[in-house]
Amino acid sequence: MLARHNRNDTGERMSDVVAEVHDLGKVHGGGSARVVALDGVTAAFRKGEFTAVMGPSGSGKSTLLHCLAGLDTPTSGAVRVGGTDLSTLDDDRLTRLRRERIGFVFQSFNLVPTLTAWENITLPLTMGGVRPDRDWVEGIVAAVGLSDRLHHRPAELSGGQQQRVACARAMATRPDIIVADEPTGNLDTRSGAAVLGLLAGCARQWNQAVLMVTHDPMAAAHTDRILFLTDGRLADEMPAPTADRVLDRMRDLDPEAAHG
Ligand SMILES: Nc1ncnc2c1ncn2[C@@H]1O[C@H](COP(=O)(O)OP(=O)(O)OP(=O)(O)O)[C@@H](O)[C@H]1O
Repeated sequence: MLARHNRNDTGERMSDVVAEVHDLGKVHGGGSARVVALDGVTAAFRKGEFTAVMGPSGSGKSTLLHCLAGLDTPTSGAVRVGGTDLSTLDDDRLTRLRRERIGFVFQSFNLVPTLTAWENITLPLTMGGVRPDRDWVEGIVAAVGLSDRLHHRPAELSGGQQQRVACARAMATRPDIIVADEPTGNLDTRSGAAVLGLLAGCARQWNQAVLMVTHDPMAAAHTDRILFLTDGRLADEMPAPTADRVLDRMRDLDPEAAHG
């Protein structure tokens, strides 16, 4: 475990850090197909903080999120979640850590089509052999506004409702960190705003760390800070973002896209 009240080089309180990457590198492929996706990224993610990761296409955003969440293996550097270095875990322990400590929300919802909304939400618990804490799960269901949809299967739900089921599933185990890869990418503005409100609530009400990859300056404006990646490196960090400032920064980082 990270020591309570220990302070790192910059003096911040390490006790609030729930996940961190240190000098992270990731190379995909080899020979002429070799791609450096991440090149020395260091960042910490704290309780109660909603962080966006932005940057041009191919800058390494999804790779960062996947390495942090133990879905991909770094080539160099370290990933720690709850103080545990992921490289020290065998497959079983890594699977358990992912299930218990990390919640996932993907652009394409990734719900099990044959299960009802309730069964999808409680799946991380039932797979871990844990009986759902009914009060907690019902509280989540009420927060995401799905109480009257619990017996529906994903095909009987709108995209926005499916993503809210996915958010509730991500929250079911009370994870330390929720990672979301373009969670509003397939949603209309209204449904997207509802999902962003839920993710912000995870940070502000439930004190979880939330990390979201997005291309959308409006979505990023819901967060507490933005990490900007270019060419696999951390190019900038913006606290308390607004959509206008994000747009300006993105134009600076990716002038081609701005003119394209
Ligand atoms: N499995 C893989 N095999 C080979 N190259 C990969 C693989 N995954 C990602 N890459 C490459 O690594 C680089 C970073 O990809 P990544 O998906 O992390 O970027 P991104 O910033 O999330 O992009 P986008 O905004 O387009 O989703 C890209 O050049 C990509 O083509």
